[in-house]
Amino acid sequence: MHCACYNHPDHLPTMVHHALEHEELFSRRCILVNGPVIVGAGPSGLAVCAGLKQQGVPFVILDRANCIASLWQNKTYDRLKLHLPKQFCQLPYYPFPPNFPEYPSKYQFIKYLESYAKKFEINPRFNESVQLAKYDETCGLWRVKTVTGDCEMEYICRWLVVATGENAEKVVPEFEGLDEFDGTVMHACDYRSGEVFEGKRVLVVGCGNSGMEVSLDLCHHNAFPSMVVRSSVHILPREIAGKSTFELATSLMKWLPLKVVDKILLVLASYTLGNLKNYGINRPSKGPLELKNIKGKTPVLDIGALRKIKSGKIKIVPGIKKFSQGRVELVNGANLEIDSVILATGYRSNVPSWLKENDLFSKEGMPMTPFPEGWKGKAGVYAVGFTGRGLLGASLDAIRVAQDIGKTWNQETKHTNHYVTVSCERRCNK
Ligand SMILES: Cc1cc2nc3c(=O)[nH]c(=O)nc-3n(C[C@H](O)[C@H](O)[C@H](O)COP(=O)(O)OP(=O)(O)OC[C@H]3O[C@@H](n4cnc5c(N)ncnc54)[C@H](O)[C@@H]3O)c2cc1C
Ligand SMILES: NC(=O)C1=CN([C@@H]2O[C@H](COP(=O)(O)OP(=O)(O)OC[C@H]3O[C@@H](n4cnc5c(N)ncnc54)[C@H](OP(=O)(O)O)[C@@H]3O)[C@@H](O)[C@H]2O)C=CC1
Ligand SMILES: O=C(O)C(=O)Cc1c[nH]c2ccccc12
Repeated sequence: MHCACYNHPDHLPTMVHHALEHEELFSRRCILVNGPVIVGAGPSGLAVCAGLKQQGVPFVILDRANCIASLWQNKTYDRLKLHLPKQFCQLPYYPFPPNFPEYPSKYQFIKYLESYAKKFEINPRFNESVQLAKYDETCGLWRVKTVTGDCEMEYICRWLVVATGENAEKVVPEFEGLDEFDGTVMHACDYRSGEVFEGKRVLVVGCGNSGMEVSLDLCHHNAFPSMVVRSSVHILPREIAGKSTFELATSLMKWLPLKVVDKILLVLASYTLGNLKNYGINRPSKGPLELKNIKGKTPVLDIGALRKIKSGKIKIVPGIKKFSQGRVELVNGANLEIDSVILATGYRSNVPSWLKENDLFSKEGMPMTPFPEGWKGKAGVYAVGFTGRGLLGASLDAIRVAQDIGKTWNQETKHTNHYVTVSCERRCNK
C-alpha cells in the first residue's frame, strides 16, 4: 500500500515508524502530517488555518463537502443575511471589505470566506469525511480515518483540531403519522425560497431563527404559513433605537451581571414589541442570555416575522399530536389542512460519531467545560466553534488554538532546522 508523508520531519520519533509498520494501518492510504489536522473547512476551520499560516505551521484541512463553508453554501435559504452586525462576524486577521453593509447577505459572506481562503492560501482536501479519530497512546499521535470516494485514508498527526460545528447534522424529530402525510416534507436546511410554495398552506415546525425566517419568506411568496410554537421563545428586536441589540447586550455585559442585562433587554423588548402573549407566544422563565448560556437556545432576533404574526399572515399554532393525509392534528385538538411541512427543528454536533475517547467533548458533542475554557483538551486535541456564540466565539477560539499550536511547533523547530518541509512519498512494507 501507499504511504505519503506530508512534510515529514527528519526527527519524528522512531515510535512513529514502528506504528507505521503495523497491521491494519496499511489497508488504507496513510499520510503522516507534520502539524495539525483540522476537521471542517467552515469559518472556524479557516480561521485556525489563517492563524497557523501566519506562524509558518503546516497543516492539513479536511471537509466532507465539496467546498468551503458548506453550511452557508449548501444548507441555507436564499434570503439569509447575517444576524449580528458585521463587526461581530468577521474572521481574525482579515476584515470585511469596507463597502459591506451592516448585515451582509449570505452571498457576501461566502465571497468573503472564499477570499479569506485564497489570501491565506488555504486549500482544503474536499469530499473527505472523517469517520474516526483516535489518540494512539503507543506513539503519542492522533489517527484520523477518512473516506473519500471509494478510498479510505488515514492521517497521523500530533494535533487534532475539531471544527465541524454546532450545526453539523439536522435534527429531524419523529412524528406520528408523518409517513402517511402526502405533501412535501423538508428540513429548513433544504429550504431555499418560498417560490415553490406560492398559494400553499405550509406548517413550519419550530420557532427559532430558522422557523421565523422561513415563515417570513413564505409570506413574501404568498404562501400561508402556520408556525408551531410548542413551548416558549424569546423574541428580541434586531435593533433598539437604531442600535444593534446584540451590541447593546455585549456593552452592558461589561458592566452588569448577566441577569441584570437580561432584565434590561426584556423591558426594552416588551416596550418595542409589545406583549406577545396575545399572539400565542410565551417567553421562557429564564432570560434570553441566560438561556443561551445554559441551554444553547438562541433568542430570535426579529427581522420582520413578528409584524406578519401580528397581522395574522403567520399563524401561531401549538405542538403537534399527529399527522395524517393532508392534515395535522395539534395538541389542543385542532385540525389543520396543510400542503407541506418544513421542519425548522434545529441542528446538532456530530463529534460523538467520530471522535473517540477524549476528555474535551460531552456525549452531546459539545465541550464539557463552558466558554471561554472549552477549546483545549489533553493530548493535542482542540475544539473551535463550539461556544454557542456564533462567529465571534469561533474567532476567539481560533486565535487561541492557532497560538497554542504555533507556540509548541515553533519552540520545537528552534532547536533544529530539520523541521523544514520534506514531502516524501514512499512504499510501505505491507
Ligand atoms: C442558518 C444559520 C445562520 C447563521 N447565522 C449566523 C450569524 O449571522 N452570525 C453568527 O455569528 N452565527 C451564525 N450562525 C451560526 C453558525 O454556526 C456560524 O455562523 C458558523 O457557520 C460556524 O462555523 P463553523 O466552521 O464552526 O461550522 P460550519 O460552518 O458548520 O462548518 C463545519 C464544516 O465541517 C464539515 N464537517 C462536518 N462534519 C465533518 C466530518 N465528519 N468530516 C469532515 N468534515 C466535516 C462541514 O461540511 C462544514 O463545512 C448561523 C447558523 C445557521 C444554521
Ligand atoms: N440570520 C441568521 O443569523 C440565522 C441564524 N440561525 C441560527 O442557526 C442556529 C439554529 O437555529 P434553528 O434552526 O432555528 O434551530 P433552534 O435549535 O434554534 O430551534 C429549533 C426549534 O424547533 C423546535 N422543535 C424541535 N423539536 C420540535 C418538535 N418535536 N415539535 C415542535 N417543535 C420542535 C424547538 O422548540 P423548543 O424550543 O420547544 O425545543 C425550536 O423552536 C441558531 O443558532 C440560530 O440563531 C438560524 C437562522 C437564521
Ligand atoms: O448563533 C447564532 O445563530 C447567531 O445568530 C449569533 C449569536 C450568538 N450569540 C447570540 C446571542 C443572541 C443572538 C444571536 C447570537
